[in-house]
Amino acid sequence: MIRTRVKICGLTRASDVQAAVAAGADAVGFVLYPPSPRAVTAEQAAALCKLLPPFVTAVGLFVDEDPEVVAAVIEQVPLDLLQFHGDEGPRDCAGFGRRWIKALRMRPEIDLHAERERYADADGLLLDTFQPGRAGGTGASFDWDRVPADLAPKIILAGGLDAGSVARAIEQVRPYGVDVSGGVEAAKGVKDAERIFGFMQGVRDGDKRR
Ligand SMILES: O=C(O)c1ccccc1NCC(=O)[C@H](O)[C@H](O)COP(=O)(O)O
Repeated sequence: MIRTRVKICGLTRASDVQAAVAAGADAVGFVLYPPSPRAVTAEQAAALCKLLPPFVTAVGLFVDEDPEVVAAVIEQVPLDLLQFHGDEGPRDCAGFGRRWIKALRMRPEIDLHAERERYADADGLLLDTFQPGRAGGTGASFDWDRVPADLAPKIILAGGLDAGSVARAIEQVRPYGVDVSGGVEAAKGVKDAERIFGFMQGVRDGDKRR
């Protein structure tokens, strides 16, 4: 049976990292974008990374950040993967010698096949909801019918997922992975362990149907 991989994003607390690991998340995301209510500093992210066992991927998330800042964070935080969530071009993303994924916000006019070609060197493409003026973490979903079936194996599906919707999303899209932030929270940046475990159960239910 194919297992959909899971990233829990926007973690700010040690107890939430421990809950995500205990629930079986494959990756945890740290938002290094100060305007976000889920933002952590490099120091905080470094401390949270220390809680991760060897097979859980630490993802650092940036939005149109100054390359010198990204480089400084990489020096301080043992990130396994970089997630670029702004308008970064492929050369901006590849310039750090680390594995990286590109978030694509699902603008009405987006051409996903063209974007796949543009970001051909990405280790994954994360499809997220587009809301004008919002970089991400909207808590809203987009029309999953917009995800071309031939792209799905490289796609991490994000945007408004929660325990009640993730199984249906997996069954419909059959993505490589899913990503969630708001749908497992009690408040912005404060995850709820029960919702995390419920989300992971929803993923397992979806995998039975994909
Ligand atoms: O989570 C944020 O606050 C955020 C802010 C700015 C850029 C990106 C952000 N999050 C990136 C993620 O990968 C989220 O998990 C993704 O946008 C989905 O969020 P949600 O719809 O709340 O599940």
